[in-house]
Amino acid sequence: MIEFIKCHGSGNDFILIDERTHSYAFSEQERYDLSILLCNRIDGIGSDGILFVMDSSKAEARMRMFNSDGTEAEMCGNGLRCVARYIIEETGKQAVEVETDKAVLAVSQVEPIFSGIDTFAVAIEPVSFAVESLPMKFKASEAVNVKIPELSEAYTFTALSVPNPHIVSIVEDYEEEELAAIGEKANNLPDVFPNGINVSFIKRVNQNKIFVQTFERGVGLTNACGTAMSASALVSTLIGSNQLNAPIVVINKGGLVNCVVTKENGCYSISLQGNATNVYRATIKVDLKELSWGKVDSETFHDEVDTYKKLEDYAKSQI
Ligand SMILES: N[C@H](CCC[C@H](N)C(=O)O)C(=O)O
Repeated sequence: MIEFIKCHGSGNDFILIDERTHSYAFSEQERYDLSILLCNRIDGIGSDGILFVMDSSKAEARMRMFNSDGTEAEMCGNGLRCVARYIIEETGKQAVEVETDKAVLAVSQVEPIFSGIDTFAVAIEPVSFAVESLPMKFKASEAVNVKIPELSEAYTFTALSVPNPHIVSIVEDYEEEELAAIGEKANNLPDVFPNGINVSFIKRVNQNKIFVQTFERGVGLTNACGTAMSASALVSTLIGSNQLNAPIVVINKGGLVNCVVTKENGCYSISLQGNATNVYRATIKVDLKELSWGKVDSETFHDEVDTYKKLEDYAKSQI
């Protein structure tokens, strides 16, 4: 039996499995198999990824994030907000730390971003513009506002790791199919992006307000990508005219978040602030030999779902 919470950050949805309170102790192969089996939107639960909450010797808890294609990511901003909420509600602490693949990150509950929406802030860091940090094979040590001919003759991109790998482009207008095509191409270019890449388009809405859509490594087009929105907010202060140290509203297809970009001693950090909505909890039985599953029981959190819809509708009205 596996118990989980189906949750989302800005419509980027996850299956949250707490390994600490259950004796799951999944093997690496089982984590891969669970991601493929359960994230499948046709005959699985349907999700952009799985968040495994585990014990940590360095922080209150540890988060491991697997994409729907079974690959593990260094970081997941929307997912970390969901884990932050889970740990904050469990401990009663307003602020804790969560161990992720590359860093122990500060997370906390903050003022609601919208009426009735419990809101959580997570630190998105370390940030690096060194192409080797993605990794990305390029003719220079950084790729800021540059053409990547293998991808597109039309757009310029900025590459950064937060710490998962991103390229972002500020565009006037675009077709979703274009973003998907560039995303597919970029994730089939091992000579340029050996570990794959998240690809985002940024549209300027207003001062300190942008719209971001992302083709996610290991998933495809999603409603939102927290690390991508954070990376995009940062780039919008570099190449665009948005300000550091002030909330940048990032609208996405699944809602909106605030990103506050700071720079201290030459190092950037982004505070990603937004919802962490629990949609339902469920217990399923899973046969990892047969790679099959079946529902045992579930409970939907209707009030949360209804309240979030109001934020989603508001976000849509902002673009
Ligand atoms: N697809 C991403 C991981 C999930 C990131 C995204 N869901 C977020 O909220 O940051 C990657 O492979 O780097």
